[in-house]
Amino acid sequence: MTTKIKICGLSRPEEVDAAAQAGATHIGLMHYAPSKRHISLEQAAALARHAPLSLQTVLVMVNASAELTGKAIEIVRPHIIQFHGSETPEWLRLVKEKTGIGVWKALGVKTLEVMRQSDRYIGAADVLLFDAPAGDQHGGTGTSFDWGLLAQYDHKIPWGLAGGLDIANVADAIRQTGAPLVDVSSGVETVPGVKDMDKIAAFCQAVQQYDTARTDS
Ligand SMILES: O=C(O)c1ccccc1NCC(=O)[C@H](O)[C@H](O)COP(=O)(O)O
Repeated sequence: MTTKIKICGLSRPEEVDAAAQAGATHIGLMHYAPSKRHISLEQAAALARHAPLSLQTVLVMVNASAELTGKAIEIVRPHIIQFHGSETPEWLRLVKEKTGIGVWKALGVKTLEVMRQSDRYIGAADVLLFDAPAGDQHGGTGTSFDWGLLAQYDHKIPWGLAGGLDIANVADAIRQTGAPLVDVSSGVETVPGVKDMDKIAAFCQAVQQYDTARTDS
């Protein structure tokens, strides 16, 4: 099985190129003013246009108004929108119905109960992204959570793993959880908001080497 890889919080064309060359499948573009990775809708649109066809573009927003969400989708034209706040299944269904684009929901995981409650997104989210609980920051904190909660869960929606992943732990994270998609931001940065091209390459290589070893065994 080939693990999908999302590199999140990109802000420069050379970061997009590095993600594509390394074999990432998705790039995340943050439009959320309090984030250190926030970029304008115009910057996000330029990066989305720059991205080769091999990359799916994911616009990340947090509790945005209907007006801003509509405007953002119109300007950026992403393949997918990732909601990273307290957006409801009803809201996701509405966005899907109105725009037809892919809709992901991120959830901060503290307990198995959060995993169980994630079932309310059945028929609403195309993918659930399980991330570390991040309080007011919502995401991109570089911290991980108890992966055992994912391994114990009978997933009913396609899903991905985020939160504190890096070059050293990503293979183990996939082994422990069986994640079909991994998402990284802090783990491939020099400082918050600035991606490191070598780290992007090494992260993707760590995932690909794990996939190859798993196939061969
Ligand atoms: O990255 C941010 O600054 C951010 C802020 C608010 C909401 C979401 C945010 N990031 C979304 C992502 O998908 C991150 O990749 C994910 O939270 C994992 O981040 P990290 O632990 O830094 O790898």
